[in-house]
Amino acid sequence: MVEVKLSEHDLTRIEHIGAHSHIRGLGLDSALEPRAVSEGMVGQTTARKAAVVIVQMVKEGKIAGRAVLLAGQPGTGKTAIAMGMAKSIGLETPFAMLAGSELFSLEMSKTEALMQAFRKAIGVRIKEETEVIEGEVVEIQIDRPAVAGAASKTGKLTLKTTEMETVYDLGAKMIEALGKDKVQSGDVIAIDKASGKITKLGRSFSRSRDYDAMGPQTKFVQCPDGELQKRKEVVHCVTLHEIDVINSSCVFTVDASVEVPANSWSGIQGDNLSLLEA
Ligand SMILES: Nc1ncnc2c1ncn2[C@@H]1O[C@H](COP(=O)(O)OP(=O)(O)OP(=O)(O)O)[C@@H](O)[C@H]1O
Repeated sequence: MVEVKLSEHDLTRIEHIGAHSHIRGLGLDSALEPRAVSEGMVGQTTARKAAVVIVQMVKEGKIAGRAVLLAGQPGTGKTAIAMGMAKSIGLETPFAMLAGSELFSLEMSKTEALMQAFRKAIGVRIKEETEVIEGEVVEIQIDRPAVAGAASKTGKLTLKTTEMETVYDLGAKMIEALGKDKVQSGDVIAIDKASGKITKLGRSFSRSRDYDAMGPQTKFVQCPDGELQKRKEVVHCVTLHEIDVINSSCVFTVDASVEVPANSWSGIQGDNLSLLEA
């Protein structure tokens, strides 16, 4: 039997899929006029036209701290339009849904539930400078354990840029992460040195003729140049609620040996922090 554990983060995602998964925006043309059918939206042109006025005000920072009330009969598309607005502001815009009935059935005070919903709907961008290893995968070699069933696997990962090529030793966790992300030779990847997180940047242009057919999502990128290791600015988008969850499930200790750039995550926390699992 396979046991699947879902974190709170996964559950939020599942909430987003479902009744409104077809909504990808407000379905407007370049002159901000609503198209009859676009981005999952059908009809409701007057309401969508009104919604885009709010979206423009949000983008110009003219409606900060205010709220908009959409009124209408049940099932007429208020939530759909709100989601369309969130998507057209930016794909990373957090969107939180809360039904009135849910509020009464929750095992927490209504004030807390409302506060949580608001904090789920407020996102912050955290800029962080991290050390990454970025290159095109030349080869992934995984050693078979000598004894059948032995748990720990080892292997080697060869990465290259246009100027250099290096072989890295792989531990069991990295092998698992590479397998999970289906990383294969020809992929251009970035590995965060601190967390070991792998990001697939795309497939190298030099390997564009490997297959006759590609999926529509296949993105081609140039093989990186220069050093394999570089400092990069990465931007994480998290909601205030996610920060609350991290703060409540972890113990932070001050560690003088950890050097963290001023504009990093710890900038928000105010100190140089290292994270210990509770
Ligand atoms: N203009 C539209 N185009 C495409 N789908 C829509 C549109 N309007 C509503 N829908 C879909 O119809 C369903 C019902 O709409 P929605 O839940 O947004 O209504 P609502 O007004 O928020 O309802 P309630 O008042 O009960 O919360 C959803 O699946 C929504 O995605």
